[in-house]
Amino acid sequence: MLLSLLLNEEFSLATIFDREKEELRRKQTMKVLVIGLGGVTNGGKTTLAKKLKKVLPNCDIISQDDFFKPESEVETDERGFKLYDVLDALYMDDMVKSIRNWMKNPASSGVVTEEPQNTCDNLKNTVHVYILIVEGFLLYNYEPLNELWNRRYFLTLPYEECKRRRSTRVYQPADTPGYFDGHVWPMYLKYKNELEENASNVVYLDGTKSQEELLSCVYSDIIQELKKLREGISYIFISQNKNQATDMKSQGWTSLIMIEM
Ligand SMILES: Nc1ncnc2c1ncn2[C@@H]1O[C@H](COP(=O)(O)OP(=O)(O)O)[C@@H](O)[C@H]1O
Ligand SMILES: O=C(O)c1ccc[n+]([C@@H]2O[C@H](COP(=O)([O-])O)[C@@H](O)[C@H]2O)c1
Repeated sequence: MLLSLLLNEEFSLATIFDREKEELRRKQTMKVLVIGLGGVTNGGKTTLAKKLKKVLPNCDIISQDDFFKPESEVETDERGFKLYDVLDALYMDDMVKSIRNWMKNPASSGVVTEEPQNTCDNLKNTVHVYILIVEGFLLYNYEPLNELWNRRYFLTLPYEECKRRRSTRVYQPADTPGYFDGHVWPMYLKYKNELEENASNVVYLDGTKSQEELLSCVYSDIIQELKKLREGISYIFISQNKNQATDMKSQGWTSLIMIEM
């Protein structure tokens, strides 16, 4: 089969190598940064994510709120409270799939391609970095997600401020009397304790700070992450010609693959 493909003029070796080269180049020049923006209900996650999207290049948002199960599938406890603030109330597997799909093909998500950031002068080899912000109140207590984060933030609020903000918001279904104290806040404390015990590399943010201050702090931090990502990029050049390959190395390509034919 392979032999017949190779003998067929339309599938010449050159064509196959061209495709391989293009695919390799595409992978080499596309990087993704997955940012978790977790934290307490009404901590300002959605607000901050939307502001970041406006100022960061090639940025998309996935919201955990879009993965809540319908009311009929959410359990009710003996007090009559719908148990929305637990992992079981969410389609977490679907959320992981959405993130992984985005990671496989971020360029298809409709974001505009940024200006070339890292160009090897003679070859105009552009590195595209795509950023995904995942925002939600229960991000870090679900193991399959934990290997995906490049950076994690966690917004906190004191009890009084959280209760005040929550009381101004209408969910569907609306909070019933005693719901915040009886379910929402205790679940928040439980998951936050779990996180503090298990994870060290989380950046905690004080949600009572102004929106501008929070934006500026997280923005600068992400820019640092982008720099690190770009500095780690290497270049592979595939050639059949030794002299040409040596020349390419002197132009900044860090790896060479020689093909003998
Ligand atoms: N830094 C902030 N300071 C004061 N209020 C804020 C701040 N960020 C967001 N808010 C307000 O808090 C409420 C909840 O914000 P939202 O972004 O929807 O929170 P979350 O997505 O964490 O539930 C909204 O009324 C929003 O305007
Ligand atoms: O979106 C829903 O279907 C939904 C229905 C009922 C309640 N919620 C609440 O949504 C909260 C999490 O979202 P957020 O934006 O407040 O972080 C959580 O505390 C739930 O109690 C969400």
